[in-house]
Amino acid sequence: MKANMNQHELLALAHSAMDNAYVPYSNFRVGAAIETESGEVFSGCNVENASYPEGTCAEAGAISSMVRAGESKIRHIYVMGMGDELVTPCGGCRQRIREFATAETEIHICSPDGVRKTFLMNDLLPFSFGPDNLAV
Ligand SMILES: O=c1ccn([C@H]2C[C@H](O)[C@@H](CO)O2)c(=O)[nH]1
Ligand SMILES: [Zn+2]
Repeated sequence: MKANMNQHELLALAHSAMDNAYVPYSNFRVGAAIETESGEVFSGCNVENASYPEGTCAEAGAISSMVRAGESKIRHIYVMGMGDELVTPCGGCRQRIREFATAETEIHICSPDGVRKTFLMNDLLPFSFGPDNLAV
């Protein structure tokens, strides 16, 4: 995927991912865009399923695309929802992001108008369990 986008372009990417979300059951569209430490960019959308628990979140799709490209350090992740409420990542996605986060990773919660609030990983998942805990 293209590298070195500015914030405006990253927001547009999250928006276009959100537009392609497959959400026949919730009708709740989410898009995510990741910029890695090396400047590569990836995106994902939520993909629901007739067997409801098999649906996947936008963040999971973007992370899968990032890992497929051989990248593993998230610098910024933009998560965009459509409504008035802030769409902060679900508990499962906080842990998914944590796997590829550093102390500097910024999680930007967005509406189609832009960034509404920015968190650090430790704000969303304090006292987290991560790869270092398995390094014995
Ligand atoms: O951060 C979030 C929160 C929810 N969803 C999706 C899951 C489901 O398809 C829909 C409603 O929960 O939104 C995401 O993709 N990311
Ligand atoms: Zn999630």
